[in-house]
Amino acid sequence: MNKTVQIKRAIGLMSGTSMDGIDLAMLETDGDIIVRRGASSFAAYDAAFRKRLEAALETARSIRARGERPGDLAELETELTDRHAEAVEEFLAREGLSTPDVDVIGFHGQTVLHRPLEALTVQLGDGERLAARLGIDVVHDLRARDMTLGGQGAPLVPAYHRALAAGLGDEWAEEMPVVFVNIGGISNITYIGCDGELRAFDSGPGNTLIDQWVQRHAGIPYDSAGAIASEGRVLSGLANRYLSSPFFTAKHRVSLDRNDFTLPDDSEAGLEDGARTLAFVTAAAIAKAQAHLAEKPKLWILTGGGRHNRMIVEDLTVATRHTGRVILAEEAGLNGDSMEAEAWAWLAVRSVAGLPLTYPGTTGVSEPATGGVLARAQKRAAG
Ligand SMILES: Nc1ncnc2c1ncn2[C@@H]1O[C@H](COP(=O)(O)OP(=O)(O)OP(=O)(O)O)[C@@H](O)[C@H]1O
Ligand SMILES: CC(=O)N[C@H]1[C@@H]2OC[C@@H](O2)[C@@H](O)[C@@H]1O[C@H](C)C(=O)O
Repeated sequence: MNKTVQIKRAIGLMSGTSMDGIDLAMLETDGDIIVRRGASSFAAYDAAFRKRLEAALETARSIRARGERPGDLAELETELTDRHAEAVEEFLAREGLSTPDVDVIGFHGQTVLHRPLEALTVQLGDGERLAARLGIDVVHDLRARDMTLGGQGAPLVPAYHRALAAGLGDEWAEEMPVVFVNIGGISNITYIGCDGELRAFDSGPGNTLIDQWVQRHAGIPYDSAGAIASEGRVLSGLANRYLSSPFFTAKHRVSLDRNDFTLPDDSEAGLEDGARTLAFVTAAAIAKAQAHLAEKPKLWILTGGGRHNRMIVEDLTVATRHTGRVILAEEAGLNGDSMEAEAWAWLAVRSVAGLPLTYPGTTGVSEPATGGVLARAQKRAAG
């Protein structure tokens, strides 16, 4: 008997470690095949809200159990949730859609603490509140179950990368093995081998150090296109200090907290040299990931905001030039800005279907594991 394939329309909401805003994307999927990638949007956080999120990282340090909300974290969680609700409402209005057009929302929330060694990960975001306000089912807390089964709780997007790679078409088959590199606040990579092997891990800092550096020294949120970095030079002593961190020398990779790498001292570099060196470190850290892969990738597909920093792209291109080529997601017909939000939509549909989100090769979980918590919407108005 044929199993009926149920195609769902989902919205994914991602507020990542850069804390720059909410990425939103729509997706139609049966939880396996990506039937259609839909519209996407971005709702930026204002500087004051971003500051509050940054302060929340400090407040969250005292958390010992996932449900604790010390200081103003409960209030912040409510506001963050309401901002997500507004982002969805604006998106639906813009697209001429209404709540019954959406089956489920995948809600990441904001990571404020991530300690894999203690199996502790905390995302601010109230799934019940979001579901009640929007009248749409919401899947949230997608990382926690993985950790109870021995996983790192991150990264979660890799299974979606594999689904994207499967849909790329035959002309890409010759370019396997392929690696997706997400350069967000933190960078993570997904390796898909010729035999379909899936291997993924956080590769190191992404933009978060560069962002903090240019914020501190120039009062701007990020180094647009890497323009400031392009005026500087790589300080090799400083770069080597980052690249000899125990994170890189350890046998097994662990998933990163935003605060695991910290800024250089002000005395160590000027604005341009600091931005240049940190961009180099981001690219070199990604290239270093190859030591943990079965084969050298032939194709590197860059996603996430860091692909707009041309110094990072140039440095990675140079570091991998003998064995592979580096392209932006768009060159493969993909969307590098909305990919994580798309992934959260896809993962939500999988969660509802009880399908695995994580694998031994992605988070180190003991066996393929589903996850997520379903917050049901109030029953929609009858009739
Ligand atoms: N035009 C640009 N030039 C240079 N850098 C940019 C540009 N646009 C965005 N970025 C960088 O990308 C970052 C946002 O990237 P992205 O949205 O992929 O991160 P995130 O999803 O918050 O992080 P993560 O993937 O770690 O959760 C910004 O903070 C900035 O550093
Ligand atoms: C704990 C947490 O929120 N980790 C994020 C972070 O940002 C990038 C990297 O570190 C990745 O491990 C993860 O996000 C992506 C979306 C993931 O889970 O695939």
